[in-house]
Amino acid sequence: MELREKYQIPNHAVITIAGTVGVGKSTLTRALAKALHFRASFEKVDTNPYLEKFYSDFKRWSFHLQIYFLAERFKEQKKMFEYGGGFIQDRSIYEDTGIFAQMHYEKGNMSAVDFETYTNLFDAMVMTPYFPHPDLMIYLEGKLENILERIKKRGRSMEQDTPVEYWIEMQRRYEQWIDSFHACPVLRLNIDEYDLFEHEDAVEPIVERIGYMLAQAASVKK
Ligand SMILES: Nc1ncnc2c1ncn2[C@@H]1O[C@H](COP(=O)(O)OP(=O)(O)O)[C@@H](O)[C@H]1O
Ligand SMILES: Nc1ncnc2c1ncn2[C@H]1C[C@H](O)[C@@H](COP(=O)(O)O)O1
Repeated sequence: MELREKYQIPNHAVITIAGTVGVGKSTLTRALAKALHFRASFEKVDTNPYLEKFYSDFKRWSFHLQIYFLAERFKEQKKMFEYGGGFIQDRSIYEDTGIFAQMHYEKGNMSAVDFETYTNLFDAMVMTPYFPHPDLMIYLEGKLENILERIKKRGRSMEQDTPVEYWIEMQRRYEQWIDSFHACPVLRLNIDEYDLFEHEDAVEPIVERIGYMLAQAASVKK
């Protein structure tokens, strides 16, 4: 029997995957999309015209990059709901503002005026009753040393050249942010508890937990 049927995952579900850089979002997105026969919505890193520039000069490019990411993610969001769901999304729109924009503003890389402009735009686009939230967020967490190892292994040069303090601070912010995130139900997964590389069937217990959480969320809504 197909995993989607076995664990009664609605075929219109939209599941977003959150977590710090390198934690394993894209890998899990691929595995879940394959297991559930869902479409995948990925962050496009290679074609992003600001990302490398941003890593070499945060102050100069923070605002541009945030506006770019906001537009890209909003388009993806729209696409997912136009298709009628059935998507796994690699990183949520909420992390752009709750983690990245906030962090770069507080570190002085974005001016107060630019941050306000960005926040106003985000609120006008996202925090409206018309904006459909995902059915579930999977939040990936793990030990810093494992995450740093993964960033290193992936080898994007702009990330290798970034001081380790940046990743430490980001992880700390993620831990605080997720505790107060309530826009949709959250399934927390520790990356030490599954290994999709060594065991392809490691995806099944994750699908089972997704099914359980979606059913719970549906019964609360009734
Ligand atoms: N379970 C795992 N075990 C070992 N390495 C992993 C695992 N999951 C992901 N990786 C590796 O870690 C790196 C970052 O993973 P990725 O999925 O790209 O993270 P993210 O999308 O969160 O930035 C990649 O090189 C990937 O192959
Ligand atoms: N909103 C963002 N601001 C700054 N940097 C961002 C934002 N969203 C993603 N990024 C960066 C972080 C990574 O270098 C790449 C891709 O993220 P990943 O977690 O590896 O999928 O983009």
